[in-house]
Amino acid sequence: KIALLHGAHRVGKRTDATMEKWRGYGLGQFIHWGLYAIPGGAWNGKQYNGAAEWIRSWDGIPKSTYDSLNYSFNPTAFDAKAWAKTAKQMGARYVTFTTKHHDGFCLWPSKYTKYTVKNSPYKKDIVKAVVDAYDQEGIDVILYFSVMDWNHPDWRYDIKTKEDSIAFERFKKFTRNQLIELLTNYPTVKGLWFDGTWDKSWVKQAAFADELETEMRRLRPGLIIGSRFRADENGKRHFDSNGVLMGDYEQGWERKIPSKIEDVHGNDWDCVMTVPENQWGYNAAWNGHLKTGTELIEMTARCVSLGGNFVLNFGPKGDGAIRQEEIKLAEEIGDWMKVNQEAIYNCEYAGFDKQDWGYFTRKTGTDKVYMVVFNVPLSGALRIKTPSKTAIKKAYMLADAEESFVPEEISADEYFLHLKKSTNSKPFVIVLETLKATQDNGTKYEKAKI
Ligand SMILES: COc1ccc([C@@H]2N[C@@H](C)[C@@H](O)[C@H]2O)cc1
Repeated sequence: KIALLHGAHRVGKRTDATMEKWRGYGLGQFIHWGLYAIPGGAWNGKQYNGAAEWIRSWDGIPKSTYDSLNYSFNPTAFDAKAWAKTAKQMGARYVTFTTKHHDGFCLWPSKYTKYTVKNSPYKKDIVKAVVDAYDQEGIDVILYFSVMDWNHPDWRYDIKTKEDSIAFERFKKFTRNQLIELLTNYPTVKGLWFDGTWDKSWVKQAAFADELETEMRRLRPGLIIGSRFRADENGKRHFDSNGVLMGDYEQGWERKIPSKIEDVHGNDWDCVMTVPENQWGYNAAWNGHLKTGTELIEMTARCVSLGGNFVLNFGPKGDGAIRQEEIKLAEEIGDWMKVNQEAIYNCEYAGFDKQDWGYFTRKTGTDKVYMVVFNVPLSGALRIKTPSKTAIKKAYMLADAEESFVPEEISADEYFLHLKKSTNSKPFVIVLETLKATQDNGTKYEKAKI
């Protein structure tokens, strides 16, 4: 083990109630909204294909013209209550909202910079409107914050000169001020989702970031902070020099999902996902593959089956309205969740071998296991391999408990559930009530008599 002052301060998962609630969310919403939604991926009539929230950094975009977009920010269709209703009916249990993205424009009236919504035609505090609206819907709020700030004169990509270091000291103070301000203005938020923390300038701030994280946790006991906030004194990010996760959950799963339980190293994690291949902020011309509702439902089940949460991104338009494609996806996912949410909420890795037909989830703290089925085999037989000393007491459709199954034992701890010639066009869930052998008195494990 390497002696570290600013590595991980805890090994393994948090066990407090706030984190246990986070662990059980299952499905979340990400919202990327800011000045970049005004151009929506286009500039002077030319549509670009990069991620639209990065448009300021693209060649040919006059940065000062982009920066003055705050004078035309007036989202007349913005309605945080409508956003929160959409999220509620989709079944999202938390939302991660961009307070400030890399362009530095603050959607709250920060006292520490002029570059905020206060100095726009809109004027009002958007972060407050979002926090209040989602609180009212019972959806927990996590605030996204980009440390990298292209607008701030003291931001540096690296610290090379004395001048850099003097400027960056000012920037560190500014960053701390804004984070304390956010936690003070919006005391109900449950966590912070950091981004823009890969540049050398910030990676060199192990002690400062560690102390700031400690200060934020002291200000807001229970605050949830992911692994992307800080680096250890050797510049290691996410996992410290001893390979231990820093922060409360792994934030590395951006537009990708673990494929097996070993990939998550026993940590909490969430996957944040875009509908197109790579667009977070509004891009008017979505192109390439747009994920369908069924694909997104499968990603949700896959994340929960591996002990994580799935967070789907929405990129509202410059006027504040959510685009129709996203509304439709939210409705499709919501319709499925209304019937099947029991297999997603407060569920975790079930410990069953993965099968081709779909995913196992387990209701946390119980012996109730769910089979979330996406691929019905031509044989109509769903294979189950139970963990050792586990028997199946009952098996039935979640949507209709009358429709039950008698598992056919095909070998030791291996069964088939035979589906009726079903015309399922949507993913469905089968409930397995299981039984762990309570004691093995040295003889061969007696299959639980059912
Ligand atoms: C260097 O590559 C990236 C890719 C995406 C990001 C940002 N993280 C996502 C959550 C979005 O905010 C995207 O702009 C930052 C750097």
